[in-house]
Formats: sequence, C-alpha cells, structure tokens
Amino acid sequence: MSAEGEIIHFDNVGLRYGTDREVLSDLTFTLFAGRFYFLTGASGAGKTSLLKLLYLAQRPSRGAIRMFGKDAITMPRRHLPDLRRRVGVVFQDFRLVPHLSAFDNVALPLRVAGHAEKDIAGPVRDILQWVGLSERIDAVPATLSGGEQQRIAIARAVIGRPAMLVADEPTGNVDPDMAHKLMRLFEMLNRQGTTVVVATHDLDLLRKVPESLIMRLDRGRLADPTGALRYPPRKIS
Ligand SMILES: Nc1ncnc2c1ncn2[C@@H]1O[C@H](COP(=O)(O)OP(=O)(O)OP(=O)(O)O)[C@@H](O)[C@H]1O
Repeated sequence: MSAEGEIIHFDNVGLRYGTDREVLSDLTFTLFAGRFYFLTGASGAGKTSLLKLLYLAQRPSRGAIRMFGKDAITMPRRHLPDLRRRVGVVFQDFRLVPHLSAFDNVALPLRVAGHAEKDIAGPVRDILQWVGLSERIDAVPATLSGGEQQRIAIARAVIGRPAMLVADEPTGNVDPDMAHKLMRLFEMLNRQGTTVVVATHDLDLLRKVPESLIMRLDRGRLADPTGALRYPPRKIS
C-alpha cells in the first residue's frame, strides 16, 4: 500500500554498474505529489544515476521501488511504458532530434502515444508559446541557442502532462538570467500540480525556489537519513 500523496518510495535501494562498487547505497526516501525537490551533491555523487532510477531507465541492484502505488521492480516489463509515460524527462544534453523542427520535437511524445494529428497542433503551439518560443516553431535544434534548445526539451518533457518532471542540470548550459527564467517555468508547472525533481550542483539555484525540498547525495548516500530537508533554514554545505 502506498501512503497518501506519495509518488515514489525507495526502500533500501542500491545501484552498481556491472561488478563495480555501488554508486548508490541504502537509499530510503519518499517523494510526495506536488512538491518541488532539488537533488544536489558533488560531481560523481550519483545524481544522474538516481534520476535514471526515477524515470525507470535503470533498475536498482537491490532494494524496492514503489512508483504511483505499483512495485516498479517486480511488475511485468510490458507495464513499464505506462509508468514511464507519467514521468517527463529533461536530459542534461537535451537529446532533441536534430533533423526535426521545434514543433516536431515537442509533438513527438504525443505522436508516439498515438494522438490524432488534429489534437496535436493546438497543444504544441500553446506550450511553445508558454516557453517563449512561438517565433522559432520551424527551427531545427542546430539553429537554436542552448537556452532555446533547453526550453524545447522542457516543452517536450511536459507536453504529455506528466505527474512528475525530472530535470538533470537544466541550467548547466545557460546564463544566470536564463537559469532564472527556467526556474520560473518549473515553478509554474509545480504550481499546476506537477511534482518536480531538479538535479543540480549549483547551490544558488536552490535559493531561487524557497519552497523547495533538498535531497543531498554524498558519494551515493543521502546525506541526511530523513531524505528531504527544508531549505531554508538548513544550510547546505
Ligand atoms: N553507465 C555507467 N557505467 C559505469 N559507471 C557509471 C555509469 N554511469 C555513472 N557511473 C559512475 O557512477 C558514479 C555516479 O555518477 P553520476 O553520473 O550518477 O553522478 P552525478 O552526481 O550525476 O555527476 P555529475 O554531476 O558529474 O553529472 C560515478 O562514479 C560514475 O563514474
């Protein structure tokens, strides 16, 4: 049984790649619906690895993961796409399709999910307007700036109205002004009810979302066993 408002629960999860040492160990925490989480930690602490577990691109080596009330480890593989569709992902390197326009990149998840073309154009135009890119609707990624590509990636991640948005260093390639704007976009989404998880090693970013909860990884372990800490008042070292 999942607790009320719970989206994901990790119970004593560990991850190793191949036969190497564990890169994530003893992770026990719960993420709740509608919250805004930052995942911090030094380079190599395991942030990307933990995000991969959250969007089910990676299976843990041990432990249990409950997602949207379902056991994500033991469930038949054919059911995984249903769970994955409920999570939008913004990758560190965007992963836009190079030969597709901004419009077609954002439309992709709807087309893959089998939506009719007549139901696609409206939402795609709306979301491109929301991220401030109406004017670049026909542009291919190579002709867009890093910040513009990042916003296309965000639009694509949220077009299917996921319950949870996961973003890996979303401000890594943009200037402070754009970083601020991207955080405002994430906050707007969060206010509409989407649970947001942003991995970053930029501690200044944390201060931009005062309501956020902080999870800090230290060499693959949560730095505080309670998992999510409120910030402020707790200072992150
Ligand atoms: N596919 C892989 N195979 C083997 N080891 C990996 C793989 N991916 C990550 N690792 C290792 O796992 C550890 C955690 O890496 P991860 O990318 O999760 O950290 P991170 O906190 O996201 O780092 P960064 O901030 O530099 O992106 C590192 O020691 C890394 O070398």
